[in-house]
Amino acid sequence: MSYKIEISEQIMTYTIDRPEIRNAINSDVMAGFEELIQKAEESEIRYVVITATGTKAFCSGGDLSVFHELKTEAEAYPMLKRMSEVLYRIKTLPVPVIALLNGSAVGGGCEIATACDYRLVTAHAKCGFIQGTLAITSGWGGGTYLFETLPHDKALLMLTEARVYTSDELEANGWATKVVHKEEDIHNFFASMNKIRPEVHRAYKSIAKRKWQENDLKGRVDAEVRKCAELWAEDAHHEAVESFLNKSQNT
Ligand SMILES: CC[C@H](C(=O)O)C(=O)SCCNC(=O)CCNC(=O)[C@H](O)C(C)(C)COP(=O)(O)OP(=O)(O)OC[C@H]1O[C@@H](n2cnc3c(N)ncnc32)[C@H](O)[C@@H]1OP(=O)(O)O
Repeated sequence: MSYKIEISEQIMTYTIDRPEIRNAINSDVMAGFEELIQKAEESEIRYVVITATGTKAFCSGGDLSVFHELKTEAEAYPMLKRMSEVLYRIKTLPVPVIALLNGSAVGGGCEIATACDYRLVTAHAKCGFIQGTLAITSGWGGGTYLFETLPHDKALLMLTEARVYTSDELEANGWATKVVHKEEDIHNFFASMNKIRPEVHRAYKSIAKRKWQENDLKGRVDAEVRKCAELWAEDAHHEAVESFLNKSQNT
C-alpha cells in the first residue's frame, strides 16, 4: 500500500508512504486520498493531518515515471481533474486540515500542502512550485489556492520563480504557518488548537467555504486544470520530463 490512514485522539492522519520515490503521487495515492476524504466526512474528528514517510520528502508531486506516458491534453486532463477534485474536497473539509511537511515538497506536493488550512514545515524542508521548470503550470488547483493564501505578488513570485524556497523563506512569505524544529513544536500547535471547541473550528471553516463558494473557487480551479492540460501536451513539457527521467537513470 502506498499510504496509511490512522485515527488517534480524534485526529485522522493520512501518510503518503512511497519514500523511495520521494512520496510521488500515483493513482494508488490518489485513491487513498479519496478514501481519507470519505472517512473524514463521515467521522467525528477534530482535525485531518496530511504527512509522509521519511524525512527527505513530503511529496515530489506527480509520479513522472507513470505520468510521462500521458502525452496529449486529452490523456493528461483526467489525471489532473481527478487530483484537482481530491484537493478541492480536502480544501473544503469541515474540519481544519494540517499539512505536516516532514521534508521537501515540490510541484504537486506544494499543491497538496496549499490545499490544507495550515502548513507546519520542518526546518530542513525546501518547497517550491517547480511546475514552471517543466513548462507547465500547477494543475491540481494549487496555483488557485496559492492566490487565495498569499498576497498577490508573493503568490505570483512563488509560482513564476519555480524554485525551491527554504523554510525561513517560506515563513517570511507566509506560506509556512509555522516552521517546526522539534516534536514539541507540533505538540504545542495542537495544544493551542485544542483550547477551542471543535464546533468553533468547524464554524470558521464553514465561513471560509461560503467565501470560496461565492468567489467561484471551484470554477477557478477547473480553469487552472484546463490550462495545465493544454500546456502538458506541448513538446517543451515532454522534453523537460524526459530530461529528469534520463538524469535519474544515469545517476
Ligand atoms: C500537476 C502536478 C504536476 C504533475 O506532474 O502532476 C507536478 O507535480 S510537476 C512536478 C513533478 N515533480 C518533479 O519534477 C520533481 C522531481 N523530483 C525532484 O526534483 C527530486 O527528486 C527531489 C527534489 C524531489 C528530491 O531530490 P533528492 O535528491 O532527494 O532525490 P532524487 O532526485 O535522487 O530522487 C530519488 C528517487 O526518486 C525518484 N523521484 C523523485 N521524484 C520523483 C517524481 N516526482 N516522479 C518520479 N520519480 C521521482 C528519482 O527519480 C529517484 O529515483 P532513482 O531510481 O532512485 O534514481
